Amino acid sequence: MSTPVLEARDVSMVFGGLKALQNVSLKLDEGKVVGLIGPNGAGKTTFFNCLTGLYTPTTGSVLLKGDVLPGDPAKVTTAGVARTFQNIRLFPSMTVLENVMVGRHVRMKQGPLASIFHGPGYQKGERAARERSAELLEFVNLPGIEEELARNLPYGDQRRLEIARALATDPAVLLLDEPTAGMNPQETEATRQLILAIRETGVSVVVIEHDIKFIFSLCDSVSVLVQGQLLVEGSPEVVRRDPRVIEAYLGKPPDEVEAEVQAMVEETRQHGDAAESTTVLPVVTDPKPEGEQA
Ligand SMILES: Nc1ncnc2c1ncn2[C@@H]1O[C@H](COP(=O)(O)OP(=O)(O)OP(=O)(O)O)[C@@H](O)[C@H]1O
Repeated sequence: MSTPVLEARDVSMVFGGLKALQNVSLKLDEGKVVGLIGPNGAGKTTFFNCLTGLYTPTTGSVLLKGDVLPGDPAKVTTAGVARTFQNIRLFPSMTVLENVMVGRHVRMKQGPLASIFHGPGYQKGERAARERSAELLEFVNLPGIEEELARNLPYGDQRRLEIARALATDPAVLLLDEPTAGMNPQETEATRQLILAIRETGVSVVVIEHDIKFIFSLCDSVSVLVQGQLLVEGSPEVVRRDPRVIEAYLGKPPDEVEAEVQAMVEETRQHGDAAESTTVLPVVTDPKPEGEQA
C-alpha cells in the first residue's frame, strides 16, 4: 500500500484536566478529500492545530509523506501543509493580490541582500509570484479585483481569497476549517465545486464542516469525532448509515439524510459535465523556488 500523504498516529491533546483528543488517527491518501465532522467541542479544530504544528500533541505524531512533521507552523507550511481558519484571517488593509502573494512568498528563496537591493533576481521572482497569484485568483473565481482591499470583499469572497492564499504555498495538503460557515446555499455549492476542482489538481484535502450534506456529497471518506474520540470512519455511504453516528450526531432518520445527499450528488454530476470547460489550475512542474538564483 502507498504511504498516505498525511497521517496522524494516535494523536492526543490534553489541556489541564481536559482530554480534547484521545488517540485520534487519520490517513489521507493523495488526491482525496477527507471530511471531519462532529458536534461542537468535539476537538476538530484542536486536531487541525495538532496537524499544523500550532499545538504539540501531548502524545502521538503527525507525518507528511512518511516523515514526521516539525512542531512549528511555518515549517509545516513550507513542508507542504496549508490551512484556512474557522475565523477568516486575512490582512484586511492589504490588496487581494498582496494577500495571495503572502502565501506565495513561502516558496520564494530571496536572500537578505536581494530583498534590500531589489536586484534582477528579486524582480524576476516578484513578477513570477504576481503572475502565479493572479492565476490562483482566477482559479478560485475572483478575477479582476487584484487591487481591491481585502476588507472590502463580501464575506464569501474573503473565504475564497483565504483558499487562494493557502494554495499559493503549493501545498500537498490543504486543511479547511469550516469553509462554508456563514455562506448562503449558492456560495456553499460554489465552495464545494472549488474543493472538487482543487482535488482534481492533485492536492489532498481535509475539511471540517457542520453541514453534513456538504460533507457527504463531497468527501471520499469521513471521520466522525465525538468528545475527542474517533467514533467511526469510512466512506460517506457507510458513515451516514452508521447507527452510532445517527444517534450521536445526525439526529435524523437515515432516509432523510440519504435523500438530501443524493440530491447534492446529482447536482455535482450535472456541474461536473459543465466543469470540463472551466479554468484548470496549471500544475507547477518546476519545483525550483521562484527567484532562486541559478
Ligand atoms: N487552547 C485551549 N485551552 C484549553 N482548552 C481548549 C483549547 N482549545 C480547545 N480547547 C477545548 O478543547 C475542546 C475541543 O475544542 P475544539 O475547538 O477543538 O472543538 P471543535 O470540534 O472544533 O468545536 P466547534 O465545532 O465548536 O468549532 C473544547 O472543550 C475546548 O474548550
